[in-house]
This record gives sequence, C-alpha cells and structure tokens, in this order.
Amino acid sequence: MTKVLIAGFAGSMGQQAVNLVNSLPGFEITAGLAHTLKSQNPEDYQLPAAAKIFTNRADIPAGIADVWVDFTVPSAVYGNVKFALEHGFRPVVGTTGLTDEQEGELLALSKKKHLGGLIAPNFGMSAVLLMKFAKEAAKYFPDVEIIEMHHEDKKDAPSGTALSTAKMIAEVREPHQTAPDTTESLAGARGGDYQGIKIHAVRLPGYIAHEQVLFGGKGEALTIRQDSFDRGSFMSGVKVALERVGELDQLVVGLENIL
Ligand SMILES: NC(=O)C1=CN([C@@H]2O[C@H](COP(=O)(O)OP(=O)(O)OC[C@H]3O[C@@H](n4cnc5c(N)ncnc54)[C@H](O)[C@@H]3O)[C@@H](O)[C@H]2O)C=CC1
Ligand SMILES: O=C(O)C1=N[C@H](C(=O)O)C[C@H](O)C1
Repeated sequence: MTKVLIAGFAGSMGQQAVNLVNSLPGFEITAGLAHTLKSQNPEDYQLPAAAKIFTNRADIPAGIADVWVDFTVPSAVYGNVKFALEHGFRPVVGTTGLTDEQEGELLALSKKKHLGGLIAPNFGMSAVLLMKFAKEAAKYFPDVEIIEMHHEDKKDAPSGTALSTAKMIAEVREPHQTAPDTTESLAGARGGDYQGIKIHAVRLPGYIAHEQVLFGGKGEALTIRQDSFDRGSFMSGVKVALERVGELDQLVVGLENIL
C-alpha cells in the first residue's frame, strides 16, 4: 500500500486529489496538511477517519507517508517540497509559482537524497499537448504571444502553464521582441514579457483554466487553444504521477517527461 499525504487537501484541487486517491486501489491517504481549518475531523474533508491532519508542516513525522501531493499556494510550495525531500517523501507537485532557481535547488536536493518526484505546472492532457504543439509551431512561427484565462480566485499570474509554454517556445527560437517600438499609453497593455514572448493573464468569474497561443506569420496566423472546463480533468495526470513516482530517482519537471 502506498501511503499518501495531501498538502492543501481542503482546497479545490486538494479535494479532487482526495477523491482520486480514495478511489485508487493500492493507495491510501494517511495524512493531510492544511493552512487553517474549520473542522479537525478528517471525514469532513472526505479523508479516511484514520488520516492525521496537520496545520504545521514541522509537526509531520517522517514515515507517515511515501508520497507528498501538493496543491497549496505559491508562497508555500518551495518550503513544502524542500521539507518533503528532506524527510523522505516523494513529491508530486501541482502547485505553481516555483522560480527556476528554486526548482534547481530542489532538483539538486532530490539527487542528493536519491528521491524521485514530479513537478507539473499542468496535469491536464490538453495543456500538455498544447505546450508540445506550441514548441513545434514556434520553429516555423517565431512571433508568438500567449493569452491565459483563469478563474478569479487564482493567486498567481501568469499561470504556471503559460510560463512553461513560454519557456518551451524559448528553447526553439532566438530571443527577440515582436513590434519592439510600440509605446504603452496604458501601462501593462502589452502584457508580461518572457524573453520577448508576451503573456497576457485574464481573470474572470465563470472561467476555470484556458490558454491560447497565437502565432503570426506573413499573411497567415495559427492559434492553438486548450480549455480545462472541470478540475477533474487534471486527475488523470495526477494518477499517472502517483503510479510512476516510485520509479523516479530525482525530481522531474513536466508531466510530458513521464508519459
Ligand atoms: N498542476 C495542475 O494541473 C494544476 C495546478 N493548480 C495549482 O494548484 C494550486 C492550488 O490551486 P487550488 O486548489 O485551485 O487553490 P485553493 O485556494 O482552492 O487551495 C489551496 C489550499 O492550500 C491551502 N494552503 C494555503 N497555504 C498552505 C500551507 N502553507 N500549507 C498547506 N496548505 C496551505 C489553503 O488553505 C487551500 O485549502 C495553485 O498553485 C494552482 O495554480 C491548479 C489546478 C491544476
Ligand atoms: O490555478 C489554477 O486553476 C491552475 N493553475 C495551473 C497553472 O497555473 O498553470 C494549472 C491550470 O492552469 C489551472
């Protein structure tokens, strides 16, 4: 039986992860980490009655779980993953907001500890394919902008997926600005900038998670779009990660790298 701790179990994604792990043969939730809680009863969050709830990660004993699933907040994720690796938990991380430097440090720690794990900015198949297709398209259409659209409760901007898309595109094109002489008569109108790739973040009620990558060429354009209409759609990727994480001997970034 693989024992699983879920950090952020009371949140939107945490609850999806709880339902997934409860349904998987061979896996059981033994612990949960939360920030603040209305109830201390695990069953109020669909956790097994025997699961231990923690509100301070320093209280979590090594050995209580094999895998640390993290769907928390950008400000907590680095500390959580570091703690997990230092205490022998294999991290499966969906939380966004890790910097390249933080990812590098965590990768080095995972190698030192010989512990595998996965950091995936997006566990949805449509987003994984969008990033792959966008990287391919950028070889032929190097002028590109990204528009990501999310629900109004999202804490970070741009989304981890948009940033990841930009990084993958940047691998195959020369850094350059499209329309470098534009002046902004309203600050921010041209969006964020990753190596010359503009990223626009939309936050609106009714949306869940969506992304468009727009490529422009001479007399033609290409748009690649993905939509996540239901948070349940991310769980097929989390399931793969849970099943494969035991085979990894270091942190891997990107679901596409374990499929
Ligand atoms: N990789 C993926 O496929 C996906 C990733 N996400 C990311 O997952 C994260 C969580 O998203 P949601 O569930 O929508 O947010 P949410 O706000 O619904 O849930 C976050 C939970 O984390 C808890 N929390 C806050 N600080 C904490 C701490 N220090 N320790 C433990 N728990 C803490 C909060 O109390 C809350 O219950 C975000 O970074 C989001 O971008 C969201 C959807 C898909
Ligand atoms: O906060 C969200 O909702 C999502 N976060 C991830 C991101 O920042 O890319 C994945 C998906 O877009 C949903």
